[in-house]
Amino acid sequence: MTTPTIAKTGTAVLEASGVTMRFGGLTAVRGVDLTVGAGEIVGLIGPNGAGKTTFFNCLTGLYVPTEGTVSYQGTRLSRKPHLVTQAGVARTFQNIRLFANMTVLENVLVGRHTRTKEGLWSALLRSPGFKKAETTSEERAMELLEFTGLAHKRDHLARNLPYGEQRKLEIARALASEPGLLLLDEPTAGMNPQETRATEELVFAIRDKGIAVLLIEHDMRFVFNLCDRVAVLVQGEKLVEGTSDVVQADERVIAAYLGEPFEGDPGEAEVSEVEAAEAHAAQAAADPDPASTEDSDGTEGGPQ
Ligand SMILES: Nc1ncnc2c1ncn2[C@@H]1O[C@H](COP(=O)(O)OP(=O)(O)OP(=O)(O)O)[C@@H](O)[C@H]1O
Repeated sequence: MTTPTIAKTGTAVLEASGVTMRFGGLTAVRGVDLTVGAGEIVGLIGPNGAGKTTFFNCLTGLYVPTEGTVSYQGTRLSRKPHLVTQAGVARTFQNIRLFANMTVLENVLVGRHTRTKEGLWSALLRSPGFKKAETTSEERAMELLEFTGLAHKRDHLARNLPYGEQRKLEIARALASEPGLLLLDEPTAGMNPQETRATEELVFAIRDKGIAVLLIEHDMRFVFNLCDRVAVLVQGEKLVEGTSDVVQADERVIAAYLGEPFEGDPGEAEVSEVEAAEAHAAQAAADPDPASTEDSDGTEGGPQ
């Protein structure tokens, strides 16, 4: 197995060690070690059912791993999701989880709640402290909407946004908790090629703000363009980890996942992007309520 490296500063933000998750007789994740360094964008790829989302759930307290430890900035993470968020780890979901009947701004304000100290009584009495906190939160939320290009939609209901903007809003809401590490679960699923490119820029901009990023993605062009390091999960185990160049050339990855060597050739890119856009359009048409708050964790297609 390739030795993990921390590309940017050498400081570990996230350290997962020996993470195993069993569901009855099924071992979905087996002994996975993964480190994300400060300033890094790390990709997690692998076939459908490889255990990627289960691993994310183990990192964020949705699942308690059967074995293993997860630390953020040197401290063991809680097993309660809201405490994980409070510690500085935010995430988005494979199947968008917005408050469909709330406005864009309100969705981001909800994401601020782990950073506001004012309690229920303060809110009910509308104390000076509460009003100040409310103004600060709204200013911060608007900054994030500017950052993600959604400021002009602040008063729209989340459910009325196009699919790509719903994904951006999920990112804005995650950023509202002021994380040091952002986990993105298939951030480009359902996006057209232009939206995918814009998301790539957005992820770079997030990293430039000093937030480390760990992402699950099936779009190989996106992953290999963006990531400093990529880990490949197959049947719950980490098969390979390394730079994009190392991973895309690895025979085991080609055999187990890519099927054929990844081609960065722009001519082929046009074809695959058109195909991807058609597939995404079909997927969006099949989903009448993309702002659903349920997490069915349906699966995406193979690598694009
Ligand atoms: N709550 C659960 N109970 C039982 N089995 C589960 C549960 N969650 C996931 N699994 C199983 O664990 C395995 C890994 O699933 P997971 O969703 O983590 O894969 P994935 O790599 O994220 O797949 P995809 O790319 O399709 O999203 C699958 O066999 C799945 O059916």
